[in-house]
Amino acid sequence: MKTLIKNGYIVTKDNKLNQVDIWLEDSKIKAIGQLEKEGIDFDEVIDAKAGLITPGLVDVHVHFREPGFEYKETIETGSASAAKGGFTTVCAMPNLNPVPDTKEKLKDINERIEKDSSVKILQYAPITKELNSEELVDFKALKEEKAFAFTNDGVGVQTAGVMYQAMKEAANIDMAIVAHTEDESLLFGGVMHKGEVSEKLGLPGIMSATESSQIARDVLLAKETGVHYHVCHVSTKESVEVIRQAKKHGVHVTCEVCPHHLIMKDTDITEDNGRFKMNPPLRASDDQQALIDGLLDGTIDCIATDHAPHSHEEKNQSMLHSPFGIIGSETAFQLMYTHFVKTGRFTLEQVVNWMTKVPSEIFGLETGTLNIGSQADMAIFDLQKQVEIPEEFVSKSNNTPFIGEQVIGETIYTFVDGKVVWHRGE
Ligand SMILES: NC(=O)N[C@@H](CC(=O)O)C(=O)O
Ligand SMILES: [Zn+2]
Ligand SMILES: [Zn+2]
Repeated sequence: MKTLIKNGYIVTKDNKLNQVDIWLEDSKIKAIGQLEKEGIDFDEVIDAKAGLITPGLVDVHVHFREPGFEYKETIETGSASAAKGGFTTVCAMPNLNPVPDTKEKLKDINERIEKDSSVKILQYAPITKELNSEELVDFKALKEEKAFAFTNDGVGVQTAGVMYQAMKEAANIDMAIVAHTEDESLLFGGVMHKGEVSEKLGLPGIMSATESSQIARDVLLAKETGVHYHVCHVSTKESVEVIRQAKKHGVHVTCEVCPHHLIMKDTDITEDNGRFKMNPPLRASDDQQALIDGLLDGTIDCIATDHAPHSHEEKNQSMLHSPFGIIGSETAFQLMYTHFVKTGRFTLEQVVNWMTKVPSEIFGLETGTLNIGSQADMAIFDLQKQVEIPEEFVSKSNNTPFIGEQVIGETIYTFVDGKVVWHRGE
């Protein structure tokens, strides 16, 4: 089957927009250029409507809740939500029930993925059994069952000794340790960033050191073990500085930042409502600036959503009782485009790279670029039309503080292996 995508634009290395057509054949990209006028006989022609064609977005941090919490999300709805956002490869966290801490349990998830997913899902395995910082999993066995990397996301690894052993095991088999960094002994029941706003709302605060002190511990252990250590959802200026220094000292450390931490800060929390509650919390404006600077100077490698669906009942209550987490797959690109590209703070090329090429490179994935001969994983975005973030999502959940915001950058098409997995209704 020969498909022509005509009338699209790609962003070049020097941030220019180039009009191109793309020829897809047998799930791969066959050619990129001025193809429409060549008189080739295509089976199908798709009009990109002068939209931006990017490599399929890559998200190394999502929660799809299956098995165990299917009322929040499933592999089917989570992958459809990712497809709507332009994502073609997503890496799913293991805070599930049961936790995929054995080969059998991981195999069960991989079979569900095979059956139900519309995008490529790479499943993480946990670092410890039941995510409880005690007994390590069998790293080799889980690697054999296609674990993407090892992480206890949702909780930090609480003891240095366990983290050290885990890093040694992972380094031995050339796999990454991906860390949600949170020292629970420094949590003191906090539900939002500790500062003036938490005081005003009378809510217990989470200090920045709860996150950054564990990163400091871990980069030293990563140096000791030589492991690839990736930090999830970096949120504080101290974390950025620790990672910057670690990189200078040759530690193999990479990290991600979430759109919500780049866009919002604790002063945007106008009331005690669970929709503003996520882990790590929205921080102060100097933290936000440090995250932006960190991306620009390469300390922060990539953007990931931490798509964390929860039900309306769970989120529609005080921050004291609501679970942590907001969804992100369907809004990530348009929020980044609207807040940073339209305002001239990041170039389009930077944002696209941080959501495609860089996450692929740091984890050695063969995705994230539009190359002739590579699998046709792509997205097309409408950069002209302004839309309002709706209350209804393709995701089962709608827990995001961005509902009602006007954004630009709607997904027109998403392709996985040359097949349309999302198409905007006209
Ligand atoms: N980010 C969150 O606030 N919540 C995540 C867990 C996590 O990413 O730490 C979840 O699983 O709901
Ligand atoms: Zn986390
Ligand atoms: Zn997470």
